Amino acid sequence: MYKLSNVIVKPLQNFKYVKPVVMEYVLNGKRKTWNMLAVHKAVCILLYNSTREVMIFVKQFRPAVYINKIPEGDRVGVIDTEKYPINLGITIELCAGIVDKNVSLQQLAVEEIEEECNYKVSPNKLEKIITYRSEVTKLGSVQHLFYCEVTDEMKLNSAPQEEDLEVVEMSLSEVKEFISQRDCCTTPILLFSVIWFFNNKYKK
Ligand SMILES: Nc1ncnc2c1ncn2[C@@H]1O[C@H](COP(=O)(O)OP(=O)(O)O[C@H]2O[C@H](CO)[C@@H](O)[C@H](O)[C@H]2O)[C@@H](O)[C@H]1O
Repeated sequence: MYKLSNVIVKPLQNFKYVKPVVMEYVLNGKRKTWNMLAVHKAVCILLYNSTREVMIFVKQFRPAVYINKIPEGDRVGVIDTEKYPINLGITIELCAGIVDKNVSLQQLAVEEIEEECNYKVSPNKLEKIITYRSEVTKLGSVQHLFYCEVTDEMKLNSAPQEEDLEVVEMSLSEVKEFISQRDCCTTPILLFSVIWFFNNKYKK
C-alpha cells in the first residue's frame, strides 16, 4: 500500500509544525544556551477492542524515522529510494493527534479515534492514564495518554478518513511478541501503555 518516490531533504524554510528556538539563560551562575523545537501538545489513545480481544494501532510512514535510518552522508538532497526503501520509515503507533482545537482533550481523542480508526465513541469512554513530556531534550512537549475500550458494535461502516494510514489489529499475544523485539519501530508511549494495560486491565 505504501509507495515512496521523489524524496528530497533540504533545510526547512517555513516553520508550521515545529519552531526551532534557542533559549539563553543563567543556571547556578553559569551562562547557558539550549537549542530546541517548540511543537504542539498531543493526545494519544490506547484502543482495545474487547469483542475480539485485540489492540488497535496505526501503521504509517514517518519521515523523521526514515531519515534517521539513512547514514548522515546520504541524508541531503535527493534520496535514493532503491537503496533506502520506504519500510525504513514505517512505524506502528497509538492512535494520536495534535491539540489544535479549543475543545476538551476527551473530545479531541474521540475525533482522532473516528478519523484514524473508524470507531464511534463518546467522550466519557475515555480513561485518562497520564500526562507526560515527550523527548525532553529537544521537545519537552505535553502529551496526554488515554485508554479506551471499544467493541465491534462501535465500529463505523464508512471508509476511514485518513488515507495514508493503515489500522493494525494485534491479538494480545501478538502485542507481547511485538514489544519483545530487539529493535521495535514504535514510540515509547506505545510500549508504556501496553505494559500499563497488562498491569491494570488484563490481569489473566
Ligand atoms: N512535522 C510535521 N510536518 C508536516 N506536517 C505535519 C507535521 N506534524 C503534523 N503534520 C500534519 O498534521 C496532520 C495531523 O497530525 P496528527 O494530529 O495526525 O498528529 P500525528 O499523528 O502526526 O502525530 C501524533 O502522534 C505522535 C505519536 O504517535 C505524537 O508524537 C505527536 O505529538 C502526535 O501529534 C498530519 O497528518 C500532517 O498532515
